[in-house]
Amino acid sequence: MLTILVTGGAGYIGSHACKALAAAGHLPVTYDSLVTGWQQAVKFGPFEQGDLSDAARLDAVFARWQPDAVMHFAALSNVGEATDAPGLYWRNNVGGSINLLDAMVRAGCRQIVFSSTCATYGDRDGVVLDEQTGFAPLNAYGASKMAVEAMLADYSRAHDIAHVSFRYFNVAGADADGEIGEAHDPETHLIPLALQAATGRRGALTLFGTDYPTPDGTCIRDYVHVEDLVAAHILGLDHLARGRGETAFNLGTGQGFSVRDVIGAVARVTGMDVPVIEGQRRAGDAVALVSGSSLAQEVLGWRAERSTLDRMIGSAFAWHQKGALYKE
Ligand SMILES: NC(=O)c1ccc[n+]([C@@H]2O[C@H](COP(=O)([O-])OP(=O)(O)OC[C@H]3O[C@@H](n4cnc5c(N)ncnc54)[C@H](O)[C@@H]3O)[C@@H](O)[C@H]2O)c1
Ligand SMILES: O=c1ccn([C@@H]2O[C@H](COP(=O)(O)OP(=O)(O)O[C@H]3O[C@H](CO)[C@@H](O)[C@H](O)[C@H]3O)[C@@H](O)[C@H]2O)c(=O)[nH]1
Repeated sequence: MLTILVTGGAGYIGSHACKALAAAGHLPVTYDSLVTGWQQAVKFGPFEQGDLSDAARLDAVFARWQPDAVMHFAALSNVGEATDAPGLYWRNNVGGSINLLDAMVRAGCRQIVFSSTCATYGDRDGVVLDEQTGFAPLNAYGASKMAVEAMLADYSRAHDIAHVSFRYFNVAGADADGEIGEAHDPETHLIPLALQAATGRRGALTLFGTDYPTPDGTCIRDYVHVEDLVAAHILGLDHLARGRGETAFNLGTGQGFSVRDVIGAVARVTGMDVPVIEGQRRAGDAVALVSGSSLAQEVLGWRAERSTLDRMIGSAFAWHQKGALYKE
């Protein structure tokens, strides 16, 4: 059994990672400030409330639990907010990661799995997005993740920190048992917003741009089920334990769906209409982001087994129908 410090374990993806870690026989210790997370989502291991900015608190938590490795999900990740307030993103995501890595060095913890993003690639008009694609982030959120990837390489050379960065495409869906799910407040992601519009929890969904150079005029994304995503993280721990090798992997299916495709699938899966309004483009959106890599499959043996649109939307819908957004 390994003890894994899970930063951001009270958030959407981190809570699913904690469940998967516990199921694999490990002890997930959540370190989270609750800035966007939920204490009710911490169900699968101990909770240590704290902020990445608090070096003394980090030292105390490393001393108490002596983790074998860190899974680092804690970050701010709202692209619109990052565009308006870049300092917040550099301070929290980059400054927080410096503190975390320094605490790891002090504690002698030498393995980390990091949540990166395809937003590091920027807008690449037809270029196949694989791990060799250069970084060209469109916003401070993507730039902050790019910076942490560079930081990991430097800490690895200087302090022998083994690291893996997973560049997620669009994460969707919820725990098959309905115990945990996506609960961002405010919500900005397409699938939960479309579900809220279909069920009358909010008004019509605005389509952010219908004049993109794509077959139906809306942006294209590659959606990956959160349970598949966290399964890759468990494989990432094994990869680190085996030694070095590749340090960055895309996590996507390689299949792109337009915003209109997703809305059609939400209507089909729920049997409900999704009211929509055609609106303006959203600043910072790339036209198309689809993974062009099978490296995670080749090296880690990862397969995106659950990542059909119907399964992602179906599990997210079940979670929404429970009204289970961690509200009191
Ligand atoms: N959701 C996606 O589609 C997606 C795609 C690509 C990458 N990611 C990355 O995955 C990770 C998790 O995303 P999520 O969707 O679960 O977000 P989330 O907001 O649900 O979870 C993030 C968690 O980190 C915590 N946190 C943030 N800053 C902190 C700090 N300074 N100290 C301590 N805790 C802090 C929050 O309270 C929250 O619980 C993030 O790093 C995000 O950038 C997400
Ligand atoms: O009300 C809405 C919300 C979204 N969209 C569109 O739907 C697509 C998907 O948007 P969203 O669900 O917000 O995801 P992304 O902006 O693609 O960003 C997500 O996926 C990135 C990786 O692609 C991560 O890095 C980010 O953290 C995560 O927010 C985009 O074309 C949006 O313009 C709409 O048309 N209307």
